[in-house]
Order: sequence, then structure tokens, then C-alpha cells
Amino acid sequence: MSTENGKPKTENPQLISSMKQFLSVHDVPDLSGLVQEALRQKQNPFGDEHLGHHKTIGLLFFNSSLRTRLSTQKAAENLGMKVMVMNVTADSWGLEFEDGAIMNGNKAEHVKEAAAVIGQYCDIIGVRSFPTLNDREKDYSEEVVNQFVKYAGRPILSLESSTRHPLQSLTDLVTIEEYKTKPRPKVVLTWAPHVKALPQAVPNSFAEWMNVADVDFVITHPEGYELAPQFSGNAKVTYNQNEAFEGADFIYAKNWSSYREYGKIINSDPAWRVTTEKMALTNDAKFMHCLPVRRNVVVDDAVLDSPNSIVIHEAGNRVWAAQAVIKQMLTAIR
Ligand SMILES: NCCC[C@H](NC(=O)CCC(=O)O)C(=O)O
Ligand SMILES: NC(=O)OP(=O)(O)O
Repeated sequence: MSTENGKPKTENPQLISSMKQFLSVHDVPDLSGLVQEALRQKQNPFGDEHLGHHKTIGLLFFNSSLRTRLSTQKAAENLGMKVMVMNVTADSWGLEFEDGAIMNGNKAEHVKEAAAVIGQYCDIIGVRSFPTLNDREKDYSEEVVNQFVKYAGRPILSLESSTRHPLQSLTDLVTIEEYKTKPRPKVVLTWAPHVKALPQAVPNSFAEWMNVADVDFVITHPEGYELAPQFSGNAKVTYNQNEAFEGADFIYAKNWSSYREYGKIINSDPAWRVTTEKMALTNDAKFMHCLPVRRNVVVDDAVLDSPNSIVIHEAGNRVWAAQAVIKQMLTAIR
């Protein structure tokens, strides 16, 4: 834990570091301090209501959302902010992101103007933008979010970008903190089958956060589903799902498409589904998933409906994670 004036930052809420943006774990100056802040917000949801007085957050969605949209709005309102939500793809003009584009197609407005204008109305801007899953270089350059950073002139909050979902990962860490029964629990990220090609953002981000948290972290997936090395880092990786499940305290299931054969489904073996039999190999593990989840494709009803499933509690924690992050962003612009 980092210190300020020789004291742990978590001892005094006033000493929690502010954040100018929240795009990844690298923006967090004090990880355990942020987790404790989320737990404090949960205990006292309206204690910082004054912080957001006369401040506006804009939440921009280029893709669908249930949890992120509602929990981030609630979090901002708990902090006294005004909230503007826009489903950009459906409700605004088609946006051009390419520099120097001759805009004679169907895109009516360049992000240079759109982001700058939104910056005139908002003090903090949240952006959700999924990857193309066609162009790896473009997706991993985080073109959309980075152009908002460049042109909005306001702090940017990731609501899930092409390669990361940091509000989800913070929530997951807070949830593990609440449920762990030992100082260093075994946390397993397991790939599971799916009918659609999905982004790597959730597993990338989860790995990035678990690699810096105090947990014994293991990733299991079929061959060819290796995450980008900058995200898997030093995590233990195994192709043997049963071996990974042995002694696990938390099972975090998620499908993702291949990074190597970019955006492709290269395995749909139902044997990777999370079942009661596999959960029996664990140390009575809690089952986690970011949601939405495809029942009986990713995980069996029997697991999702069991007392060991904490997915609803996990989704509830999205509010407190967002509240901790927005609080620290507000602190930075006061
Ligand atoms: N925000 C949480 C996950 C969002 C997205 N899931 C999805 O698109 C599921 C769609 C489906 O099941 O049809 C993902 O995996 O990144
Ligand atoms: N977990 C999550 O981000 O859910 P939504 O996609 O519904 O926001």
C-alpha cells in the first residue's frame, strides 16, 4: 500500500488520491485505498452528496448496457451530480474518427467537434465503445476512447472500451474482498463457450487487476485463446480446466474470442461450460460473472441458481465501485 506523510492512505478518507481519468488500473494511484473507498460508499451512500453539486456527468453509449448504464447513473446521482445519458449510435449523428477523412459518406460529424462540444456541457464524460473484432491494431489502440481523451478537454471515465472494463474489474475486486475467507484466495478466470464472438475487454481487465491484487491468480482456457501478453502478465495459465478449478475460492467465468486469430471463435466445446461437477472440484468456490450471461451455454442453471453464485451481489457492487471512482475524479477537478 502506498503512503502519504508516512501513513497508509486508507487510514483517512481525506488522503485518498484523486484521479484525472479512469481508463485502466494504471490510473489508480492506490488500489487498496480505492477498494476501501468503494466499501465506504456502500456503508454511507450519501455521505459525499455535496461533492457533485453543480457538476454534470455525460454517459455516452456506443453499445448496449444494463448494469453500467444504471449503476453509473445511480452512483453519480448519489454524489449529487446531474446526469446526461446518450445512446450515441441510435440518437446522435454518425461519428467519424479518422483524421483527415473526406466526410462525403454517411458520417455527419467528426469526433473532434462532437467530443469538444460534449466537453462544453459536461465536467466528466463516460464512454462505452466495444471493439470492431475485425481490426486488432485499431481496437488495441483504443481509437474511440483516446479521441475523447484528446478532444473533449474533460476527464474520461471508461464504461468498457475495446480492450478493458475497469469499472467491472474494480467491482470484482471489491466483491472478492467482501467474500474472501483467507488473506490470499485462489481466483480462477475460466474461458467458457459462447454462441457469439465477444470482446477480450472483460478478461483482459480482470487479469490486469488480479495481477496487481493480493490473490493467487490462475487463467484457464483452450489453446488459441491466450490473452494479449500485456494483460495476462505473470498469471499462471493452464489449458486444463479441472486442474485450475482444484482448490479455487472464486471461479470467474467469461467467454472471449481469440486474440491470436483475432475476433474468431476457434473452439465451442461445451465441455468448457461451468457445471456443478466442476464446481465440486473447488474449495466451495463462489461463482462470479460480469453479466449478461447465457444460461446453460456459459454456465449451468444449477450453478447460477446455487447459493455459491454471487453474480447479483457482484452487479449490485457496480454502484459502489462507480461511486468511489467518480468521487476521486470529482476531487481532481474541484
Ligand atoms: N459489459 C459486460 C459484457 C459485455 C459483452 N457481452 C456481450 O456482448 C454479450 C452479448 C450476448 O450474449 O449476446 C462482452 O463480453 O464484453
Ligand atoms: N457487466 C456489464 O458491464 O453489464 P452491462 O453490459 O449490462 O453494462
